[in-house]
Amino acid sequence: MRRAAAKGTWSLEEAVAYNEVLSVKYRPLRDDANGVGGQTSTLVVDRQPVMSRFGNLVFSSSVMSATDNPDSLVISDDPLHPANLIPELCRNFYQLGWVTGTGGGITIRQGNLVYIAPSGVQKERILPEHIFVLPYPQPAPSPHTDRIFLRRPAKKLSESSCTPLFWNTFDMRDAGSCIHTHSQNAVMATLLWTGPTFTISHQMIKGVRIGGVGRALSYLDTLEVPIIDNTPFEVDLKESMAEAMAKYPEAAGVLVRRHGVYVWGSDWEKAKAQAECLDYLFEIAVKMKQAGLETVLN
Ligand SMILES: CSCCC(=O)C(=O)COP(=O)(O)O
Ligand SMILES: [Zn+2]
Repeated sequence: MRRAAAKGTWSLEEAVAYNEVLSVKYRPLRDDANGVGGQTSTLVVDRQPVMSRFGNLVFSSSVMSATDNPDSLVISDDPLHPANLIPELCRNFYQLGWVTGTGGGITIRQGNLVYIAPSGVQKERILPEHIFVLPYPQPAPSPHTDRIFLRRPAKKLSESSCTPLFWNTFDMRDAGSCIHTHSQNAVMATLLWTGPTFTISHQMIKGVRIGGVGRALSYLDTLEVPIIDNTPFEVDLKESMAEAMAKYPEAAGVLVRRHGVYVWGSDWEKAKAQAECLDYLFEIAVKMKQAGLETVLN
């Protein structure tokens, strides 16, 4: 099967072969005002149901009409539209010190659409037009697989390198949102908890949900967050993160040693609330440990 040269760009033939798509149109994105772009492209699904061998991938008519103009997937007056929310939330996270230096961010999945920010950009300056939109489900993105996009920015940008890790939370927890931070509280917790998990009890853990998407924990529960080892490249964390999620099904997040944390929820509000609760707990636990206090009571 022939692969198109650009990453994530599919020839019509291979898109049909790979997805067993009934009918597709293959359309280059229009150039942006600066003449950048045009080298990327969007797979446009025709107005027919699309069967995927990875499950029943059936696009609604609204999605299909949106793909007539892919930019309409990210342009909305609604402040709660994911393409507006992601830039706003990234600005807030930047103020918290969670996404400084271009790393970290948030993804939002609504139904069969996944919204993802670009990689390696100043996250506090993202605009809606910079947002990528991918169909869900699709084969879990990894460093070794191409991705299918419904909409790519005209500007030459790459989707977040956290995409394969975000996908873990969609596939394994049915998450509607995942947040990745480089919070110093999370990093300090991974340095002071040298074993496979971070633990704390009898604290304000009621905002944290079992598995990130289940019932809320109680004051008497012990919160346990697995810690995986860092790798030089974000994408290479995909397998160890998935293993930790399988081993600790009740965990609402995964810490990455000397790096940060991934936290998810059934929607962006719950993911954000849990990221805030966990960050609070990492911070106070670090202070307790430094003061010689136990963080888990029997
Ligand atoms: C300076 S960040 C290094 C890579 C990283 O940890 C990260 O979170 C990258 O995220 P991005 O969305 O910018 O690919
Ligand atoms: Zn990171």
